[in-house]
Amino acid sequence: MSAPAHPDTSIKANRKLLRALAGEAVWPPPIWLMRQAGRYLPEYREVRATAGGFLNLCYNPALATEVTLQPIRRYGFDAAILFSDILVVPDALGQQVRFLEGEGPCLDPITDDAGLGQLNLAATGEKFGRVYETVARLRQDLPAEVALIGFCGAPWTVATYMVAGRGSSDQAAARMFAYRDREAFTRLIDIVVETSIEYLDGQVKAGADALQIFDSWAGNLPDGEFQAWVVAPTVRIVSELKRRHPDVPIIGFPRGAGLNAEDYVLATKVDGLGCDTAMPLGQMRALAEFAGVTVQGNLDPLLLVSGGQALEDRIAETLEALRDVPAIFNLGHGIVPQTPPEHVARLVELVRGGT
Ligand SMILES: Cc1c2[nH]c(c1CCC(=O)O)Cc1[nH]c(c(CCC(=O)O)c1C)Cc1[nH]c(c(CCC(=O)O)c1C)Cc1[nH]c(c(C)c1CCC(=O)O)C2
Repeated sequence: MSAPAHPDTSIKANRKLLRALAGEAVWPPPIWLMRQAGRYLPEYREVRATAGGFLNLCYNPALATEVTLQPIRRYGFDAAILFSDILVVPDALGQQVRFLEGEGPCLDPITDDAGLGQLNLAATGEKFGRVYETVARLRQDLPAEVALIGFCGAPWTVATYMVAGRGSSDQAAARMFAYRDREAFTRLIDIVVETSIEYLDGQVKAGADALQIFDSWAGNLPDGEFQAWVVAPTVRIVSELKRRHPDVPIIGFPRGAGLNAEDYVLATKVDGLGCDTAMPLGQMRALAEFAGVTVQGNLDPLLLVSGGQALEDRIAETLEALRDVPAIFNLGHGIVPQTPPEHVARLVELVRGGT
């Protein structure tokens, strides 16, 4: 007698985001939004005002858990993303990060070997430990069907902040460093690669069931530099995480990669590709069909601010383009503070309607 067929009753099988990342064309597609916890929500601003600084919020497990859950309660997204920041990595390494009101992040720039000497992987435990505690609390508090995404910045993007010292689009400083002193810049990237591997490993052990690597400044690099600083370090992170945790899917977000996006997918073997606003929908579909990657994106965050018929039309057009391929509905970049919360509610309603 043959064994009865077992329906897949594992808890994870109910998480639509994980099914999509495993290659299933889930319909309607799962939805979450980059920066879904943030200043556009009044309940976030309230908690943020009591936290005493943005990084204090990131390092406070009770408050970070609360703000991660806020958009889940309000909209019922298919995934929660850990509330933290990509600059926790340099901060934990000892390059102190400050967030100045209205100005964004500020770091003492690392421009040479001496600056590199101050970074200390052994010192990251205390700060990373607080993030892991947030992850563990979240997995306890989240509804079973909601996936929990852990994340880090990609080495190139994190390095651009470490070298420029600020959060503008100034990746020129890192590019110059890389051209002038390739050896020292390689050491910087190596440090961030090693640290990111341990950091993501810790998040998975604490309960994250998918990971995203944010490479916000991957655009504008000449192809050799894209290969050296975006692709190669990401390959190292993805392959080591896959060795340690073969079942945890990884989404790469090489913003602005343009014509390099396909190479990025094939070389890094990410399960999901975060697509920016400039990626044509036809190209997203082609990547899902022919490169075997789950595509995620790519609604313009400013369209979510303006709303109205243009928003509704674009949502319909996006759904049409993603029908029958493995996809995750998201924005092409983070939600902006001016976004009316009711526009997000409408977006979720339309996507869940699947038309
Ligand atoms: C480049 C980058 C950073 N941080 C991040 C990136 C990559 C994605 C991207 O390109 O947007 C990633 C990030 N930052 C934040 C998250 C939390 C999870 C989420 O809801 O997506 C994530 C995943 C919270 C945050 N990180 C930050 C805020 C706003 C800070 C506040 O509340 O005052 C939030 C909610 C601050 C931050 N952090 C960073 C900048 C440039 C800024 C200032 C810009 C701004 O003020 O919006 C660095």
